[in-house]
Amino acid sequence: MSAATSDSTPTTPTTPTTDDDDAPVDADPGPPALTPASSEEIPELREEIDAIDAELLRLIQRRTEISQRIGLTRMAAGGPRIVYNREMQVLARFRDLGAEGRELGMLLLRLGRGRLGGRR
Ligand SMILES: O=C(O)C(=O)C[C@]1(C(=O)O)C=C[C@@H](O)C=C1
Repeated sequence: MSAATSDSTPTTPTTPTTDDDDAPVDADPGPPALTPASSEEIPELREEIDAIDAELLRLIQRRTEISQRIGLTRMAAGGPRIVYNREMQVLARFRDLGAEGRELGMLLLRLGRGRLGGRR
């Protein structure tokens, strides 16, 4: 019996796909591999770190102010000091940074709670 006979049921051709490899097409390639800096680059890289730290400080101060204002508003209305599910959302953002990311998120939340938090 031959599949090439004229009365055989035609088979549906397999549509070629480009994404049937083992690796998913949208696989996260992860962080780029780090290469060491040359000693000549270090002063410039440190300048960049200094600028980043200054910006982080400004943003953290702004975040703290906003968070404390929200807390004051909530507590003035007789609400809770802490909104647990909101804090879980905040901490989830830092998950990519691992255990230290969680600590960083916790520190931001503690700053925001300020004296309202009572555990400082
Ligand atoms: O989003 C709020 O409701 C806040 O009070 C801000 C904030 C925060 O710093 O992100 C602070 C305390 C709450 O427990 C939850 C979140």
